[in-house]
Amino acid sequence: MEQKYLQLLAKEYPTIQAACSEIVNLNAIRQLPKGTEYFFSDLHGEYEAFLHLLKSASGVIRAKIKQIFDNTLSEAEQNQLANLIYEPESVLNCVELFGHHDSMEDWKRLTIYRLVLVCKEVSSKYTRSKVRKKMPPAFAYIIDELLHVNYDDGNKKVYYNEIIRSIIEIDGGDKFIIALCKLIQNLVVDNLHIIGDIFDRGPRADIIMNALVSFHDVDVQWGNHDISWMGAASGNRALMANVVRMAISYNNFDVLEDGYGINLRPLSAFAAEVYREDSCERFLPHILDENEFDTVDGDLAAKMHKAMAVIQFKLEGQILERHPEYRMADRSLLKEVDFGAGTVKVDGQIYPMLDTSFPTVDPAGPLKLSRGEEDLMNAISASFDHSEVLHRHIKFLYSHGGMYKCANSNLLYHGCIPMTADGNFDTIEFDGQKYSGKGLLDFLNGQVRAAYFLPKESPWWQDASDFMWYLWCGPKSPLFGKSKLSAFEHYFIEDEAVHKEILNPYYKLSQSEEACCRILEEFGLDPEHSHIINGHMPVKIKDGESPVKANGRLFIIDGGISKAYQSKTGIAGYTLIFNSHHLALAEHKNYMNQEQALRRDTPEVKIVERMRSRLRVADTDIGAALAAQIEDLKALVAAYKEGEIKEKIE
Ligand SMILES: O=P(O)(O)OC[C@H]1O[C@](O)(COP(=O)(O)O)[C@@H](O)[C@@H]1O
Ligand SMILES: [Mn+2]
Repeated sequence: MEQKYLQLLAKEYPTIQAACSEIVNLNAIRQLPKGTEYFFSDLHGEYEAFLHLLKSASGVIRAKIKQIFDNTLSEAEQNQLANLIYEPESVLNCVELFGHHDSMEDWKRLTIYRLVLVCKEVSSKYTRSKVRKKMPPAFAYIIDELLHVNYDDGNKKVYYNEIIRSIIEIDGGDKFIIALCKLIQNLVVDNLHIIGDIFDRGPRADIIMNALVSFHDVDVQWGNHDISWMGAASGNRALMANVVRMAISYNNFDVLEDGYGINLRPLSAFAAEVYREDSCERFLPHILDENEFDTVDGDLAAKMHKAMAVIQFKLEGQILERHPEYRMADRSLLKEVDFGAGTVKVDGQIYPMLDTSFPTVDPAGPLKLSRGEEDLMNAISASFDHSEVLHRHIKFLYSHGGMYKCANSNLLYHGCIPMTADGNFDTIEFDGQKYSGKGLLDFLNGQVRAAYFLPKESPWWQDASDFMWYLWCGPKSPLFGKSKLSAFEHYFIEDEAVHKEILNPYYKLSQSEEACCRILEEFGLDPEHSHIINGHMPVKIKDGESPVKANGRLFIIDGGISKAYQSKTGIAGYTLIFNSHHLALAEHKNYMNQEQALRRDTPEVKIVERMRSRLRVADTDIGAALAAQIEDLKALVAAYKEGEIKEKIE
């Protein structure tokens, strides 16, 4: 086996010389400082805020500019340079329109010079070859030259001035400026981790997904909302109803129609007809964002919302009939409604209902879809099936995602590791086999993949697809972590006590360092130097809550990028930044207008842990992989020397 492997390796490194220079190269890379990782969670469709955080590296680019130019540029000039880096195309357009044309060339020359300085700073910790690979090929040679120039060397000065002059002469220099800005953006964020919940509540998750798909290095830990979309795309109709219902409830028509091409015409026709006498006032959407392309009036939206909710409750009831093993029969609430009395029984208690109009429900068989509902779901299901963009995004979530990830001594997952009140890992049983802790998450990874990739004719597909719904809202789902999802209660019952969703014991237990250490060990990480990073629970800063828990072992970074949650948290989200020096939390402020938006670039940055010495690539997962490659190459050199493998000298 080893001989075979070495033979293969010999194809890439045909001589001792070639293998040895790669060893030198890999050793050198291991000595470089570790790249900077960025962690975000709970983006919830807020594409404007997220794209800005990504382009500005959550304030890090602005901070670098300050560091380089504080003595030479005014605050306003520093802001302008930062804005140019974030939005080069639109800033250049404004400059062309409003700038003084006779001084334009000077402005561009100066700008290129400043951008090169920023680029030098942000590329300093990478190898020349890594930086070069990130450059657009057309400009790679020139940028490389400019980055490595000593501007005090008089001999070269003329040469470099000439390069810049001719760049500007050829096409005005715009393309070059744009290339430099994008390179800076790209270099500042080495990897991106998204700890779940890209979808729902905010306007355009599809735009966020497009940005992630084209990002150079990103992984996603699935959140309950992502799973719900993945399940919908896999063909689960209850989840299709769920995502459509949630989108309508936040007035997010654009993501459905313009983003994913889900045709809502059958739904609007159905709802307008079936609920024409019903004001559906419990179903008026929250309006946080206006739709650009598809504006639907509030009354009709409420009818569509209710139509979808009723279908969802029926389809969920059907899943529960198929799966007594979920032990959620009490969640089939349509079956608990007394349609004559207008009441519903929840947890053994009878409550009056706030809305008793159910024109499509047959009290004798409340879970059965009416003929119209059946036709409607056929149409919606065809839209989900046929959406090319949706499937591109979902496949990306599969290829770049998972239930959890261990990355450089951090354990990332969205919700929780299900636990029992006495502090043990809770178990879920499948086919007589019990799973808990890491084993459970590994097993679920396979189930999630089965739901999408098994053909629908497979005898296992239905169960796998139903299980996606369990992961969305089941009491032992690591993505959900709550006793129940009380959407039904919110719509129909006034008494708030029955709305309460009880958190999995994990959330209390994980406040203690001891429990976090146990979880880290379960996942094979050294508890002394590792952290857990979660999303899912909005951290209510304004009530004095902290995102740093368990003596610094656990970070919960759902700070409310989602507008719907900013009034709860009091801020507009967190970015966790892990560079070679420290782990830091950038706390973003709410911004309501353009002027305030500028302040997004100066988040409050709190260093939460300083590294004892500067971390190098050698200290990371990639460093470990490089060390293994070095060992392999050494074995190859030995095989060459001992004549086991012959060098191929041309
Ligand atoms: O506030 P909304 O959007 O109506 O949704 C409330 C529901 O969302 C949930 O919080 C789940 O969403 P999160 O994963 O974003 O917390 C449920 O627990 C809750 O019932
Ligand atoms: Mn969540």
